[in-house]
Amino acid sequence: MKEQHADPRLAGLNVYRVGGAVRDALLGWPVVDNDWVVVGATPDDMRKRGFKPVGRDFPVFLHPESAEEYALARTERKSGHGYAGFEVHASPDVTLEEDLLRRDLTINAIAQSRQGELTDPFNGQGDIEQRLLRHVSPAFSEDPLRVLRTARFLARYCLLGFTIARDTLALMRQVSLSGELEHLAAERVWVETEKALGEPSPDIYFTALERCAALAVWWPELSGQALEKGLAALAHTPAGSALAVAHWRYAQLVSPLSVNDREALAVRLKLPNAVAQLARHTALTHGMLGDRLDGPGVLHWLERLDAWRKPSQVEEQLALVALLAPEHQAQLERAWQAACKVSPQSLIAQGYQGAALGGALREHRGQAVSLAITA
Ligand SMILES: Nc1ccn([C@@H]2O[C@H](COP(=O)(O)OP(=O)(O)OP(=O)(O)O)[C@@H](O)[C@H]2O)c(=O)n1
Repeated sequence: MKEQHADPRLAGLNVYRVGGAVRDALLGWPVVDNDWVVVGATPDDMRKRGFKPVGRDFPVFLHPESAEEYALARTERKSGHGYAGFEVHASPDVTLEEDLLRRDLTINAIAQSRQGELTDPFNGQGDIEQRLLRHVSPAFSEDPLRVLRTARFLARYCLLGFTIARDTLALMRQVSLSGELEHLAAERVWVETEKALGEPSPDIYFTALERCAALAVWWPELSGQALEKGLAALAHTPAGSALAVAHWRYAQLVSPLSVNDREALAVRLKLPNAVAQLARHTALTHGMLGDRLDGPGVLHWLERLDAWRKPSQVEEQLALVALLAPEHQAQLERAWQAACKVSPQSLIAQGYQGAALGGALREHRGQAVSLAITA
């Protein structure tokens, strides 16, 4: 990590790089963004230096040029349930060590001065060497999201040999059984899960949550055989951006569930529409491929995909077919092309209109699909 160029805004300011950037640099993992903690300053000092305040709940500022986050050192104490239930104390007398003490995992509680010197009061470096995700203090349980974060970090780093420390897993279990996880906002649970689904070992997120009894709180539908099949399905996802892959993985994960269970999950997690829709379509594709391929089945699949109004939804599922059943890919592509050639205009020219036109379109498309499937 290089020292920043002499930046007049930082002159005389006691600043440390913290959290994920320090951890990932020590691990040799790509560093995405830097977070900084500022010790001994007031919000007014920061504003005078041109930093932009962004935190509603905490004193956090953005550097006007790099847009990196600079947070004033703070302590936190739980005072109620959920996200808002925190008493935050930020003042120039909060030390770096006190700020590190409020953090979740020892590997996330290492600070680095701009000269490169590390402050590591909880031996995060030792835990990096030992490949351990270990909580800093009992305050871990004050934010139940940390149960999900820890499972997510395991999904990211387990290929490097990381495990969750025994005491930390016990603490995660205690948080799950206490009922505190239920106070999390669905949106935060989804954001964490979406990130986990983009990690190298997304299945490990869910198995870690199962081991600490958290899965039953937010994902009760994922249990027994459904979970086993869903986790196995995670491995087969079309390529795309990290976000697209995460969404495909979600769709695959819930593909073995019943319609009711899949929809119950979508409602509980307040899933974005596009993700819930992809999950529905993916389940339809599994259903279609599970049966013997025939004209009526394929026509039904196309209709349920709203193929004529939203052809991209068919293209999307054809990418999945290419992975799940490459032997049927060409056949289904042909059926789809053939159905697209049936034009309402030619039927109108033949005198069809209204409901009769709808019926004739369906019949002609059915014939075209059947022909292509049996060809
Ligand atoms: N619930 C939380 C969220 C964050 N942190 C602390 O805030 C830092 C920054 O959090 P964030 O940016 O959310 O995550 P990163 O650790 O940087 O990880 P990622 O690579 O996923 O961004 C963490 O390292 C950790 O020290 C915490 O203790 N508890």
